[in-house]
Amino acid sequence: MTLVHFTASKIVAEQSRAQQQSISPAISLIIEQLLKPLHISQTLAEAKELKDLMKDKNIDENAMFSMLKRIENEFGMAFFIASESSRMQYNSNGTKLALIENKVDWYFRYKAAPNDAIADIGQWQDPHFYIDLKVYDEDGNFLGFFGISKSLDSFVDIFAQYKRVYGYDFIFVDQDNNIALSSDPNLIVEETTFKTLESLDWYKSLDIDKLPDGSLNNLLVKASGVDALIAEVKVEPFGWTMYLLTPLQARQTEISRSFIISIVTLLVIIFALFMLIYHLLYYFKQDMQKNFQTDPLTRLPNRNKVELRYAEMLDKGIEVGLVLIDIDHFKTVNDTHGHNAGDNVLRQISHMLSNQLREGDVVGRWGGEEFVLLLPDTTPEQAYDVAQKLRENMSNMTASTGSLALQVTASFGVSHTDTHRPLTEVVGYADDALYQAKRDGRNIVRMQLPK
Ligand SMILES: Nc1nc2c(ncn2[C@@H]2O[C@H](COP(=O)(O)OP(=O)(O)OP(=O)(O)O)[C@@H](O)[C@H]2O)c(=O)[nH]1
Repeated sequence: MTLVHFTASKIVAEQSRAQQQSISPAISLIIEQLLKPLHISQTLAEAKELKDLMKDKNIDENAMFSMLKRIENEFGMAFFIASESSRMQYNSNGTKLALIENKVDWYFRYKAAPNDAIADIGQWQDPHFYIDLKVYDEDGNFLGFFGISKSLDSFVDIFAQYKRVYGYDFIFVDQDNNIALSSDPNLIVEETTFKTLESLDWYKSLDIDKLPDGSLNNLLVKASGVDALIAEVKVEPFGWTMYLLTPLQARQTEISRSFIISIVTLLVIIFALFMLIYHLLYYFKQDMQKNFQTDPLTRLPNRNKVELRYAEMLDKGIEVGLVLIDIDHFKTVNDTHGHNAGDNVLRQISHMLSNQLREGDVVGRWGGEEFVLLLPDTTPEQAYDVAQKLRENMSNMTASTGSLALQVTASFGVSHTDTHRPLTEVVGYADDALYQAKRDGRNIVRMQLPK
């Protein structure tokens, strides 16, 4: 469940990110290429210097040109003034054009239009995007137009760059659905004829009447043979609309990639968790097993472990010498010096026994003050000798506890097996021998072999 939820949230987040990613650069493009020039020209159109020049009955053309040149240099855009008084258009590149009725259509059409700001495509030999702003004097008398012009070619270049980087197409249409600007050079105005939104195949394929609010936002269309998602953005100041067509494949690939990354990440996390739990359990089990098979006081193998080791030796088919060791009068040690002193003695004897034996021999705590030795590949005689040597060592050692140095001895019972006998049987013979050693006076080795 968590996995599904995590993956689904990731996809939704990724989809929103992709949507955002395609819209954000388009918004910056509108701001940078259309709204910024509009705001600059609107501010300049209110300048007193401009109004004074345009108000003059005898237009000072030199002053006009020098002002236009100056602002062109300052803002990096081409400006123009269309003067009502001289019926002449002055361009910042130093050219001028007579505004003659029936010849220069736009001037008279827009002068009669009710709105004060118009975005337009014109000059058919070399199409330009224009922002035309009406200029009035303080008394509201019409003085002409001021505005900017941008070559459509420059837009095509900028759109091509956006398309290269983000992979989508732009189409800007005016109120009449005439395509004013587009990233597709084939859709840009030719001669004086605009292409319209209605002439585009993908638009024709839509059932416009059935759209809830007439908006094309989030519709899927097939444009130039590719599935594309439409985003619709209104460019209010011009009454234009921008359509952004994002090829779906690129987004699908991006979403699929993110999906795969999520799944792989999850699998890695699950695998890592599994490994962690597995290792923890393994070490826990090892530790438990070790504790389970170790005598806590002496850290020697306990009876369970000794039984396992005995079974291993028998499986190898080897003869085994077995020695039971019982400390003599240990009760007296406890009774005289205390239980802790007794524990210390047990630990030191364990230590001595472990140090004396060969690698492969086993020394274990059989119980109480009793120890057991398993001596693999050892004849009865050899086992007897080992027991004698240990008995001597023990009687010579002093076990220290606190400030005391205690002398202890032990009795030894030796046995042996060269066949598959149960441990209890072999221990039984050794126990009998040990009992004999105790009876014979202690600090003695006795041996009893299976019949
Ligand atoms: N301190 C200590 N004493 C233990 C431990 N296990 C057993 N003992 C003691 O070892 C003593 C064994 O006493 P007995 O079985 O009477 O034998 P013994 O005194 O050694 O006499 P013999 O074996 O006959 O020489 C008892 O007092 C037990 O309490 C232990 O882990 N620590």
